[in-house]
Amino acid sequence: MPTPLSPEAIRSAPKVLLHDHLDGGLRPQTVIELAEACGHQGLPTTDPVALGNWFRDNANSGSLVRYLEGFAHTCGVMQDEAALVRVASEAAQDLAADGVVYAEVRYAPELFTERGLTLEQAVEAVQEGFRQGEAAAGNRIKVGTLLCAMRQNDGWQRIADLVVRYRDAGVVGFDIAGPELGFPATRELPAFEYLRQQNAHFTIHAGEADGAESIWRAVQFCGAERLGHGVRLTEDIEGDKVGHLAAYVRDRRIALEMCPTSNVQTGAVASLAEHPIKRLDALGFRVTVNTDNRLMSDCSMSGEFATVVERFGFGWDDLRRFTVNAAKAAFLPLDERRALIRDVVEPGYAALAE
Ligand SMILES: O=c1[nH]cnc2c1ncn2[C@@H]1O[C@H](CO)[C@@H](O)[C@H]1O
Ligand SMILES: [Zn+2]
Repeated sequence: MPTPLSPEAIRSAPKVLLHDHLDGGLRPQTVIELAEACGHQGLPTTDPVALGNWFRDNANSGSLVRYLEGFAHTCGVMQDEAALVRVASEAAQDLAADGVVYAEVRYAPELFTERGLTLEQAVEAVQEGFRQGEAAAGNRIKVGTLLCAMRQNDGWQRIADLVVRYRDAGVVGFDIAGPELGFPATRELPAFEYLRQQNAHFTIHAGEADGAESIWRAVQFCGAERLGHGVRLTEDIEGDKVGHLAAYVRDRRIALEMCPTSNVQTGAVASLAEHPIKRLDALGFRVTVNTDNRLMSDCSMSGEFATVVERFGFGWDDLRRFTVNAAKAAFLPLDERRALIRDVVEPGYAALAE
């Protein structure tokens, strides 16, 4: 008899998370304590429950640009090494407690330099925090880091340089984040050419606040190996007729890092019911399920799984497939991806589904 798909059973299942923002996943209580310690002004409230609700309501705007405004308060308290170590350590522990066995957590180092930290100090503090959190966590977890450049800012090459410099210290790849519309990924194409020449990995947020053309730029000009969200790839699909771009994405096994709750909040999809995850999965795309911002979306990895189970009727076999998809698309060496699937993911789901 399969184990019922209860929230506790989903939490116990081994999960792989590819798209989670460090500055979008703080505990509300931590935001309050760090704001107090560093003198960050303007938090809307100092009650943790009310603050959590404020972040969620603010993010529920239907617009990516409005959604991103809440990050002023999280980045505002992440401006010294002690704060970065704490936030990273808590993120690793919270993900482990939720049954995430491997996570790639991303952030933009340039957002942590307002009070004098260098980019290198920011990266090293976050790495220290992840190592501490992995060691302190009750369950086994491994955290890899993705460094983001911000689409609206210049200087992507500096961040690409950091990815290469810290590749043997746990930084596994690069991304661009921030407002998509009006800031094409091709704006600083040489950064991506450099990363490819360095044999480095990258994903790109695309197809969230802009359409298929943005995905086309990310894939065919920049060379993205995965797509953050990618929901608007559906503009290139009619029924089961898959256009040339979508066919390329599917044929090359370019993973779609879908974030159901966030995608509704930012207006990338009109409603959960209209989210294309089930359709794209059925068409054979490499679909994965992710959190994006656990604070702003008031969500967790097991909660996102429960949400799509409830909405679309997915079962254990589907959750296993999403997890294997994520493990295959992880920016880890092949032997580690194989071991993760063979030793952790497959036995975990087999025990739940039998
Ligand atoms: O869904 C998203 N789309 C685009 N950018 C995002 C999203 N979520 C967060 N960020 C942006 O990424 C930065 C680095 O972590 C965050 O500060 C936020 O501005
Ligand atoms: Zn994101």
